[in-house]
Amino acid sequence: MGNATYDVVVIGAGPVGENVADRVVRGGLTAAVVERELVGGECSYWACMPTKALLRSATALRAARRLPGAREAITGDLDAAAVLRRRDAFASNWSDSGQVSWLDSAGIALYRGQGRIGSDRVVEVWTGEDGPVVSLTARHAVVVATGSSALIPDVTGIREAAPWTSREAAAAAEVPGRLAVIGGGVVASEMATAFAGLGSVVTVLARDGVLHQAEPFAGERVVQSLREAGVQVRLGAEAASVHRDGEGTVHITLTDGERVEADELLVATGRTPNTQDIGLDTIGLKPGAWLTVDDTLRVLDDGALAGGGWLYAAGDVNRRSLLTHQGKYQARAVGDVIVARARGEAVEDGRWGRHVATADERAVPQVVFTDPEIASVGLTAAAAEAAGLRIRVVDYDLAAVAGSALHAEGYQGHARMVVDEDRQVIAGVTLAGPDVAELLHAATIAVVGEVPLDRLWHAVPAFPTVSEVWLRLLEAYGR
Ligand SMILES: Cc1cc2nc3c(=O)[nH]c(=O)nc-3n(C[C@H](O)[C@H](O)[C@H](O)COP(=O)(O)OP(=O)(O)OC[C@H]3O[C@@H](n4cnc5c(N)ncnc54)[C@H](O)[C@@H]3O)c2cc1C
Ligand SMILES: NC(=O)c1ccc[n+]([C@@H]2O[C@H](COP(=O)([O-])OP(=O)(O)OC[C@H]3O[C@@H](n4cnc5c(N)ncnc54)[C@H](O)[C@@H]3O)[C@@H](O)[C@H]2O)c1
Repeated sequence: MGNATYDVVVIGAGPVGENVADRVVRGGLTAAVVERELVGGECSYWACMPTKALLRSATALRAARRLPGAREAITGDLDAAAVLRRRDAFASNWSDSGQVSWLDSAGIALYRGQGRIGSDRVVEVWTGEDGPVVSLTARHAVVVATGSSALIPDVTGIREAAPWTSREAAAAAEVPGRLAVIGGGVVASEMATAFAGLGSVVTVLARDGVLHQAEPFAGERVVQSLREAGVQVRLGAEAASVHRDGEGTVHITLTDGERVEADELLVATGRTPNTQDIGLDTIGLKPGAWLTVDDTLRVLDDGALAGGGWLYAAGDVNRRSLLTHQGKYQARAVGDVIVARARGEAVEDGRWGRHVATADERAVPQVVFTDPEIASVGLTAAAAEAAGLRIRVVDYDLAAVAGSALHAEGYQGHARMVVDEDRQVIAGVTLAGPDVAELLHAATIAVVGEVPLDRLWHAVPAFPTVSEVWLRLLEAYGR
C-alpha cells in the first residue's frame, strides 16, 4: 500500500468536491480528490445536465408553437432519437476524460476508488476488498463531498421490480411507451414533463401533491399543464405494492386498490446521503446519516467539532441545499476557510462573511424546468410565516406585462413577491411562466442584497421586457 500526504484530501469529485480542491490549490495548498465513479459527479452525468438536455428541445418546440409565423414553419414532431443523442453529448457520453484533464491542469491529484476515513486526517482509497491501495494523509483538512443517491421508499416489491431512479431516467437509451412516476417533487415534475414531451404516456402518483414545497400556484400550474400534455396526475395517490411481470410490465397497486400499469417505473421520492461506507464510524459518527455542519462547514458531532475540527462536509451530503450552484458556493466558502485556517488568517464567519454559506438559509435560488418554468428564490409566504416574519404577499399576473404578450401568444404566468414588512425588503419571489428562469437572478440580487423597496423603485426595468413585472409588483405593493 502506498502513502501520500496533501494539505487537503477531498472525498468525492462531484461539482462540489472538484471546486473545493480547485479553491484550495488556488490558495496555495496541495489537494487530492478521491472518486469512485466519474469525475464530475451526479450533476454532470445523471442529473442537472442530461435532464435539462432531455427537456430543452420540447421546450423550444412549445415556444415556437406559441408564436404565429414560427408555428407555421413547424413541419413535424419532436425527434426523440435526436434529443437522446444531444443528451448523450451533454453527458459527455459518460466519459470523464475532459474533467480528468481539467483536474490535471488545475494541479489536483486524482485517486480512483472508494474513499474511507481510516483514522484522524487519514483517507484510505479502496479499489477492492483486499485492503486500501493507498493511504492519504491530510495536513489541514479532509472534506466529505460524497453527494447523495436516490432514496427508494419502503413499498412492497419495489426493489424487485427494478425501478428507474433519476439515474436511469436521465440516461435512458429509449423512451418507454408508458412511464409511471412515484413522487411529486422536482425530479418527478421535470421527468414527467420530459418524457411526456418525448412521447411517453405518463402517470404521476403524487402522494403529497406536486411541488408542494413551492408556492401553491406553482404546483397548480404544473399540474394543469401536465394534464393538458396528456399526463395523468393522480394527486394523493400512494403506491402500496409493485410487481414486474414476466413480460416486463410493471403493475402498481395503490393504497385505494386501484392499479396502474407501465413499461417503466421512475421512483423520485427524495435523496439519501452517500455516507454509508466512508468510515464515519472510525471517528464516532453514524454511517448513513446526513452530516451536520457549522457555518464554516466543519462537521459537528452532537454540537462539538467532529475529530477536533479537521473534517468538513460540503454539497448534498450536508443537506443544507441539494443544488449544484449552492454546493459550489459552499465549496468556495469551505476552500477559502481551509486556506485561511492553514495560514493562520482571520476567519470571516459572520453573516455574509466570506467563509460561510449564509445564502443557504434564506436566499436559495432554484429553477424547476417544467412547463411553465418555476423560478424561485428565498422564502415562500408559508415558510416566511413559519419563520415568524410579518409579511405581505403581492401577486401579479405575469401575462399582463407588455413584454410577456410579445414573448408568446397567450402567455400565461404568475409572479409573487413576499415582502418582509418590518424590514421593507423582499423575503422571497416565485415566478411561473415560460422562460422565467432568466428573470431569477434579479430577484436573487434583491433578496441577497436586502435591497430596500424604496431603492428598488429606482431599478427601472427595460421596456418591453418581461422584467417589467418588477415595476408592476412594486406598484401593486404601493409607494
Ligand atoms: C435528476 C436530478 C436533476 C438535478 N438537476 C439539478 C439542476 O438542474 N440544478 C441544480 O442545481 N441541481 C440539480 N440537481 C441536484 C444536483 O445534482 C446535486 O445537488 C449535485 O450533484 C450535488 O453535488 P455534490 O458534489 O455534492 O454531489 P454529487 O454530484 O453526488 O457527487 C458526489 C461524488 O462523490 C463520489 N463519491 C461518493 N462517495 C464516494 C466515496 N466514498 N469515495 C469516492 N467517491 C465517492 C460520487 O461517485 C460522486 O461522483 C439534480 C439532481 C437530480 C437527482
Ligand atoms: N432543477 C433543479 O434544480 C433540480 C432538479 C431535480 C432535482 N433537484 C434536486 O434534487 C433533489 C431531489 O429531488 P426529488 O424530486 O427526488 O426530491 P424532492 O424532495 O423534491 O421530492 C420528493 C417527493 O417525493 C414525495 N415522497 C417522498 N416519499 C414518498 C413515498 N414514500 N411515496 C410517495 N411519495 C413520496 C415527496 O412528497 C416529494 O413530493 C431535490 O432536493 C432538488 O433540490 C433539483
